[in-house]
Amino acid sequence: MSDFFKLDRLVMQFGGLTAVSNFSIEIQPGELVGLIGPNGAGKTTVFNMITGFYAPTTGRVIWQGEDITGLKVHRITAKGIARTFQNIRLFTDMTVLENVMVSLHHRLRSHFWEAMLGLPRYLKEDRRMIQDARTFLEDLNLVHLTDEKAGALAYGQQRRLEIARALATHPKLLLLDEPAAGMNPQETRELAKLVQDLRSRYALTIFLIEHDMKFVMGLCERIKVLDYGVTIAEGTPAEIQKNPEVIKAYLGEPKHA
Ligand SMILES: Nc1ncnc2c1ncn2[C@@H]1O[C@H](COP(=O)(O)OP(=O)(O)OP(=O)(O)O)[C@@H](O)[C@H]1O
Repeated sequence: MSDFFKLDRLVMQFGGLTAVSNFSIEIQPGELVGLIGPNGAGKTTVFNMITGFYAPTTGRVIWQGEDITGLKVHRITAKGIARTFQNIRLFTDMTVLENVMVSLHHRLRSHFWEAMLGLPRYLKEDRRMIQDARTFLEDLNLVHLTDEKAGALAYGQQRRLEIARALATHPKLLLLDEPAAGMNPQETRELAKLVQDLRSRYALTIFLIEHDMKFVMGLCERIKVLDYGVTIAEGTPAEIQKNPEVIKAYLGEPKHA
């Protein structure tokens, strides 16, 4: 059993509502795993528990052998877990480059006063950061938009900028929350290729939520299915597609009929 990344019986309750019930999974380095399920199934809540946005009611998040359950968001980011959001969260009035720079900034070693005084170490780090940020933008096919305001970008470009920002924190595990939402079929196909390329270029492990079944089935090696907070299936895309419980959940048949 590996302790690279393990969710052990996670439970999240909001008042009387159990949003996620006994969610467990192990993901190996380099794997690309999908999390699917109808609206409100608890998928984003799982991501929120991994990344410190919610402290689980019970259960554990194990990352590289360490119990990181309930740590603060910035500490989890610093340990190499990054995410994107279902509702895009960019600094819309800042440029594309500045958005990536903000993510890189936590790695900057020089002090605030060095920056204020424009001391050499700061200036050197600043130049290096701009170069690094441009590299991420090149990887996400956004470098031609470097000086545009993030808010002026097309939807698909904003989604890619979110991924660039996540990569700028130098993660080992990348969580993507509906990366293809709002994209047209052509953009979605390009995104699938991009995700594969990024996985190998940055040696990433990827866990993603997505409603676009073609995208998930074509990209993920393994898929987990949630319905009303409960895991109803886990398997390869081929297994999931013919699983009767999954078909029932997606066709919206009354659960207790
Ligand atoms: N902070 C919160 N307080 C109360 N209830 C919450 C909170 N966050 C999520 N929920 C509830 O938990 C359940 C699961 O929500 P979640 O957003 O995780 O589902 P999801 O599978 O990501 O859905 P979607 O596909 O629509 O994004 C929902 O009933 C939601 O209303």
